[in-house]
Amino acid sequence: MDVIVLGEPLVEFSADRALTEAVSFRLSFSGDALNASVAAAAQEARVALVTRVGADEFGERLTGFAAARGVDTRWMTPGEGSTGAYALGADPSGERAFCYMRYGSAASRMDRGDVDRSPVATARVVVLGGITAALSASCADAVRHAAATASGRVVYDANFRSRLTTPEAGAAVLRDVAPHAAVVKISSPGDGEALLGRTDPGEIGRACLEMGAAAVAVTMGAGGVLLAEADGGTTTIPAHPVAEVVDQTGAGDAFTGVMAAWLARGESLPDAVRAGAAAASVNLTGRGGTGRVATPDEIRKLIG
Ligand SMILES: O=C(O)C(=O)C[C@H](O)[C@H](O)CO
Repeated sequence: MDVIVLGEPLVEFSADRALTEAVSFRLSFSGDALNASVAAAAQEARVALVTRVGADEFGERLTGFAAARGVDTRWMTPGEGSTGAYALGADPSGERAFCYMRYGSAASRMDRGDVDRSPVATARVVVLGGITAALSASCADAVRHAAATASGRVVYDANFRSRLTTPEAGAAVLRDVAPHAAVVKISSPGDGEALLGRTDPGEIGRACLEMGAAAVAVTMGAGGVLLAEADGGTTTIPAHPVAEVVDQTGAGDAFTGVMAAWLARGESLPDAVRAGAAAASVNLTGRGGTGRVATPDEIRKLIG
């Protein structure tokens, strides 16, 4: 397996109005782990999503969607609890808003056994994230266990979500996983401010390197990505201008998935980051987490 992603796929109900007013929703499929898996599979990587879904219709639909997008679903296990879902709405300011329906979900019941039953020990790259660790104590343990099992091959997406966890708990997972990470992806100012109390991208990068990460990709939205490597220098990789941003949901996950796919096939880290940044810019032109997924050709054209 090239890439294993551990985390929770979500049924997505999106509206183009505020969630306090919306009456009709479009059904789709998202969640950070599914978004990253689908983005990586579109790059022709062999990708598996390790998760649990409910033994219900939405669990079947999520599994079918992942399979149709080329994701290996052998470790998407139906289990107790319902399939996770979330509603995505637009605030009057144009900002997106999330409302989660995932507490006690099937995926939140994952534990280190799910890691041991899957090819985490042998996959080229293992994608883990702060959202997965925030789902429950057993998920946090599974993330730490997966990081130790795949030490040196981990892509860790910090992805702080205040509705799921506290800055202290998120920072504790980051500290434990960073020494195992080939690269930590962390946003500035969002994740950096919440987890490290820092907004300066250079300081955020240095703080993660001091924790033991081999490299850090600090994503800065339209400002591009600051890539800091423990045994190298610091480079800024520009973002690709997007004429009209439809929705930013899943752009960071597309970045993570494509970066992981490129690393798994032996590309250099700066090239993998360039490809990830290109995938994120394509994702911004579609609604929801998986509304617009970059093809290999699109990425090649964007990065020249
Ligand atoms: O916020 C989450 O936990 C989600 O997975 C929902 C979205 O798909 C995700 O945030 C997009 O990055």
